[in-house]
Order: sequence, then structure tokens, then C-alpha cells
Amino acid sequence: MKDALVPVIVIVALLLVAGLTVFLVRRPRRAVLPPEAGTKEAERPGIERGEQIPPSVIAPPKPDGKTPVGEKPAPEKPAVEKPAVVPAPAPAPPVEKAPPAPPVPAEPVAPEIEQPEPTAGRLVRLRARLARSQNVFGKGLLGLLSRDHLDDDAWDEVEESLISADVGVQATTEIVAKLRERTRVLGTRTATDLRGLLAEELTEALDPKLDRSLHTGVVEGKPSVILVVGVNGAGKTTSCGKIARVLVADGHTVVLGAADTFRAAAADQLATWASRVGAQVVRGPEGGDPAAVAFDAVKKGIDAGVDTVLIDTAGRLQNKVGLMDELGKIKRVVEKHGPVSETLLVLDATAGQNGLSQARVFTEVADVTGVVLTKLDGTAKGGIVIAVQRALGIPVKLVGLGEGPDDLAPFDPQQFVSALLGDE
Ligand SMILES: Nc1nc2c(ncn2[C@@H]2O[C@H](COP(=O)(O)OP(=O)(O)OP(=O)(O)O)[C@@H](O)[C@H]2O)c(=O)[nH]1
Repeated sequence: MKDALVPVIVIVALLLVAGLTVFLVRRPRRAVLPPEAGTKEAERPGIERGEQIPPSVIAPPKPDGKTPVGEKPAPEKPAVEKPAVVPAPAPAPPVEKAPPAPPVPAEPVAPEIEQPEPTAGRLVRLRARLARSQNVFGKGLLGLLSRDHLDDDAWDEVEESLISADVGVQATTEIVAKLRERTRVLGTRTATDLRGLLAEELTEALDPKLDRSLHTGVVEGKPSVILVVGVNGAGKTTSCGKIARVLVADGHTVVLGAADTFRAAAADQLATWASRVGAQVVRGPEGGDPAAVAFDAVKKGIDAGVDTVLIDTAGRLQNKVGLMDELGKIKRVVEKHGPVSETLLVLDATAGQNGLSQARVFTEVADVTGVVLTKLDGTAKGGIVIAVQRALGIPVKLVGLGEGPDDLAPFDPQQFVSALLGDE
């Protein structure tokens, strides 16, 4: 009987071993891998990497706890072994970066104060800028006058040359008449003689006895006030800046008033000019009252103890009445402090005879005491200086010979004529 049981026991034991083997083989061994970064699973909120997604996340149960209609009930999951947690290597401690240095507040850069060129002899230094006019006067006229026979035709040509150089008809007639007479009396005519004669007549036409000094300096304890007027684009603001340099170069102290409130950039332009020579500038709001700016500028000049206040005006020439109103008001308001010492009219030499009619309007509405003739470097018609003085009866005090800061020269008739005629 015992022997009969042995095979049964063996078979049962084998069956048990086989069953155990099957059981063990069917147990899930797969560790739950963390979702790949970038997969939907990884992006799902609330699911930790490596955690199994609970079915409720895939299809949340109905409030009654039932599975939604049409969906299979989720099969019960067998208990899953937690994957062995391999401790991740401790992250390297972050390298400490030095905190960025706090920004160092920039030192306000004081504009470099320039030393303007001395004014004496500027016209001589800048004589080459009159190259275009030198062709007409030096080469052209002297060439004509040195002809063997100075007949009527030759004199007509001399006359035409002077007129084409903008000297003006009346002044030309007078100059030619005198030259004719003197060459006739002189008889022999060397090139040097002729140059001398022409120089004398041109200088005479420029009236060398006129007072061309600027009215600057303290008067009765107050600064002189110079108004600068003229049509748009003539070079008013630029000339104001250059005049400030002329004054500083000659030892004056200056306040600039930006009463051209019509053009916003004009005040900035003037402020730049002022800062370059260490002068103060008074400005107002764009479109503000020019007279108020002029008043404040003079007040500033008095308080600061400077000797000259220079005021740039807009001087728009829409019509004579408007211009008169604007300049008249500025003058009246400034005169609450003291008289206006000088009114300088800025004229563009390249506008030639056409500029003269505009210039006349200014002389009618303001008491113009001097002319600043700009852009003489840009014309072959240097004779305009003679025409301007003759037509307006006002001395040319300064001439502009370029866009550089010191390209404004005090006018001197003899130096000017010598430059026009070129090297001897
Ligand atoms: N070549 C040359 N250019 C000059 C001279 N004077 C002024 N200019 C130029 O002329 C231009 C006009 O000058 P501004 O000073 O702005 O003229 P403005 O009369 O004040 O003009 P508004 O403010 O519009 O009335 C600028 O480009 C200057 O550089 C000069 O003597 N020679």
C-alpha cells in the first residue's frame, strides 16, 4: 500500500512544483518605466514620473461611481511591485556665480569747454573760402583791366562782371566811372597799378569808415542785449552760436536766449552751441511766447552778471504786420530791463539781390544796426556785400565763410577786398 502511494506523492509534488512555476512565471516583473520626456504621459499634470496612471485620470468615474456607458469596466489590476528605487546621484552643487555688480552711476560728463579761435585776422585766415568770388574779381576783372586797349567794349565787360557778381547797378556805375577816369589820368597801367586802383574803388564802395564793432559789454550795470533777426534758413541760429564764440574769444561773458520757439530744434541747436563755450542758455516751451523767453534771458544775464545777452528770434516773415508784432513785442518786453543795444540782421549771401527785398522788411520793422552776411563761401557773388550795405545803409559787421564753429569773421573792407582780388 505504501509503495502504491509513492508515485501518487511524486505526481502531486510534481504538480505542485509545476503550479508554483506557472504562478511565479505569470507574476508581472516589468518595472514601470518613467515616461519619456515630451510624451503626453509626461505632460499630464499631477502624475509623478514613474507612477502608474490611475484609470480615473484616463476616464474619470461618473459621480455615482459607475463606469461611463459604453466603456469597459477597468479590470482590477494586480498588485504591482514597486520598482527598485535606485538613488539618483546627488546633483552637483550649483556653482555659485558672483552676483552682478550693481551699476555704477555714470558721472555726469561735463561738456568740454572749447577755446574759440581769436577773431583778429579770421578773414585773412579764411580768405581761401572766397575762391568762387576770387575768380570773378581777381582773375576776371584784373584780366579785363590789363588789356592793351581799354575801349568802350572793354569797360562794358568790366561793368557786366561787377553786376554779375551782385555788386548792384548803382554801385557798379559809380565804380566803373571812377576807374575809367583814374586809368585815363594815370596813363601807364601796370598790373600792380590796376590792382591797386580796383582795390581802392571796391574798398571805397564798402564805406570803410562805418562802425562795425558789436555793441557789447556792461552798460549802466546791465548786460548789453543783442537781438538776432532774419528769415528762416538764413543761418540765424548758427550765427547766434558763432557770435557767442566770437564774443567769448574776445573775452566777453554771454547768456543765450532761445526765443525761436517756433522751431523746436533751434533751442537744442543753441543749447549745444552754448555748452561748447560754457555759456548759459535760456529756453522756453515749444510754441511758447518768444518775448517771455527774451525777458527771462535778459533777467538771467543780469543775475549771472554776464556782459552780453544774445537773443535768437524766429522772425517768421509770413507778413509784415505779424513780423512787426513779434519783434516789437520782444523789444518792448526786453526794454523793461533796459534798452536793446543792437539788432543784427542775418542775410544769406547766396540769395543775392532777392534777399534784399526781404531784408528791407526787417529794417522797416526793427531798428537794425548791423548785418551778418552768411554763406559767402557758397557764392561767386561776393559783390553782394557792397549791394547790401548800399541798399540798406547798414554796415555788414560779420561774414559767414563756412559751417565750422569759427567760420564767422568780423568784416573788414580792406581785408575783404584783398581776399577777393587774390594774391598780389
Ligand atoms: N556754407 C555755409 N553754411 C552756413 C553758414 N551759416 C549757416 N550755414 C548753414 O545754413 C543752414 C541753416 O542755418 P540755421 O542756423 O539753422 O538757419 P536759421 O536761420 O536759424 O533757420 P530757422 O531756425 O529755420 O529760422 C545750416 O545748415 C548752417 O550750417 C555759412 O556761413 N556758410
